[in-house]
Amino acid sequence: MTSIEEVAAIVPEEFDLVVLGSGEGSKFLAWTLARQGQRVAVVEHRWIGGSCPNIACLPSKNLIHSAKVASYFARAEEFGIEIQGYGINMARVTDRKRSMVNALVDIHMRNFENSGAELILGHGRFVGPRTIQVDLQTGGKRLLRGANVVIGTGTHASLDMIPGLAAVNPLTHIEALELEQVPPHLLILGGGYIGLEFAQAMRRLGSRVSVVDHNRTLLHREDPDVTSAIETPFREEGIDLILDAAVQSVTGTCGQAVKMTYLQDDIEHSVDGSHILVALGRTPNTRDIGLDLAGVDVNQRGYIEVDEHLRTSADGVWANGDVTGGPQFTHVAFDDFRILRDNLAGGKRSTKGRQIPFSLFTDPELARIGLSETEAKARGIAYRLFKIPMAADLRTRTLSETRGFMKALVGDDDRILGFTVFGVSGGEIMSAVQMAMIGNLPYTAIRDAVLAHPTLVEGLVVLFSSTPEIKAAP
Ligand SMILES: Cc1cc2nc3c(=O)[nH]c(=O)nc-3n(C[C@H](O)[C@H](O)[C@H](O)COP(=O)(O)OP(=O)(O)OC[C@H]3O[C@@H](n4cnc5c(N)ncnc54)[C@H](O)[C@@H]3O)c2cc1C
Ligand SMILES: NC(=O)c1ccc[n+]([C@@H]2O[C@H](COP(=O)([O-])OP(=O)(O)OC[C@H]3O[C@@H](n4cnc5c(N)ncnc54)[C@H](O)[C@@H]3O)[C@@H](O)[C@H]2O)c1
Repeated sequence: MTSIEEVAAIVPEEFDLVVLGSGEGSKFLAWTLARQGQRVAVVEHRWIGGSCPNIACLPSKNLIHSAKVASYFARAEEFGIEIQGYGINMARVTDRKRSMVNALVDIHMRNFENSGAELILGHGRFVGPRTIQVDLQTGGKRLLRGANVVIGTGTHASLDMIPGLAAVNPLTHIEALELEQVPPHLLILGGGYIGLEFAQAMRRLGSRVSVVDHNRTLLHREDPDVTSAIETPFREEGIDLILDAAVQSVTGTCGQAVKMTYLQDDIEHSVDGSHILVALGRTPNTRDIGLDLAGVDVNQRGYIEVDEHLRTSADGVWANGDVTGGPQFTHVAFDDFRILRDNLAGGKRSTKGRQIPFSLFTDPELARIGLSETEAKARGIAYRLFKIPMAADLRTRTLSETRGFMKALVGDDDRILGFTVFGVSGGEIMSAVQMAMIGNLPYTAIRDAVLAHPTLVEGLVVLFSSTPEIKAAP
């Protein structure tokens, strides 16, 4: 490793913008400013374009879709299709994912070339204010100084302090997306976003799956009707849900045999599996990147402290995406890009008040924009509750996908305060409501619209034509 004295002797290369990490917000910022003629460098040590296209959103949804196709094969008879059995070729499933990822990386490489932003492959860390040293993948070092520097180093899977967990060498989402064989029995530690999406996909591809979570319900922050509804398809598909479990230890070797011991109501139990996947939340990539040398403060959890304009504590240093400790979604990181683009040009764009939707890609999907009932009650907000089963949306019957419900909270002024859907293509339906909310439309505009029949979004007419329940402020 180069000493601080040796680094100080190298004259830094000057850039208008240096970006650490090539994730969602970072890459769009780099391409945009480089196209405007600025001198821009992006330092990336592993995933060109960040987690989303390589190891997170897009590859996981690719896997989930293969699993959906498998679920149709399992249901072939129901649709009147006669098949002579079917098999899963996990290596081919993973190959399809790899082809998609490779094509996405090629697109990223072209964007770097065409925009003029320089992509520097290597590990970067601060060695002084606005100054980053890169240990190049090809060997050697470069020293870069930016008039502005943006940090977007993202997060990695948390291992937690569970005795024995690290020693069994568990899968994270990265390895789980590279499997070439279906795990005979996959234990999943954590029943949040990653745990649930993988649980259902791997079950449909043929694994026995057990999900272990320390909360009493899955997705415990959601409304009770949501948390209880989401368990049903999991249990129906034969996934073991081990909830309210205090994990004590993990032993064995992932890929061969693992055993997890846990307490439920103070009684010790254990579950055996062949593999274990950790999905316990995320840890920020802020250790050992010299943030102290750059004057960048982190909070107790290690996330970079930023103000509403995405400024860090150091002059000329900004941060974006997961590493800032905000909601960890690609669409949030993309909005961070827009904020940074405008603020680096002298603007005052803020993260405050932005409405963040989510869509969980289980089947059925769970999606929400705006207030849940739990949040409305906690904030003392009165609302009218419109709620229908998905079966009332006639398109679901043509698809034989009638599970779930949708509900909307509407305020005194007829504006939509929140919308939750647990149903087929829920994310797409939620986005339609989100657009109405962005346009500040009253719910009656959707109720009275002529929407094409039979589309899933047409179900919103049914929803808003139903009789609401009045929920007074507590
Ligand atoms: C399995 C999974 C599925 C997900 N699915 C969804 C989804 O469906 N929808 C959604 O909105 N979100 C999803 N997310 C969350 C989403 O992936 C993140 O919110 C998003 O990728 C964050 O972008 P980022 O730029 O902050 O970080 P990242 O995309 O992680 O980018 C950080 C980059 O910095 C690089 N880096 C880190 N340290 C250094 C260093 N010192 N030197 C050089 N390079 C460095 C990393 O290699 C990485 O490429 C998912 C996450 C996971 C794990
Ligand atoms: N569709 C999407 O948008 C999508 C998909 C995947 C991931 N993501 C993003 O990635 C983030 C990380 O996902 P994740 O699933 O790792 O985290 P998460 O926070 O969604 O879920 C973690 C789960 O682990 C449980 N848990 C934590 N510690 C535990 C312990 N010691 N024992 C038992 N259970 C424990 C929690 O109760 C929680 O249910 C998400 O918060 C989300 O922002 C988004």
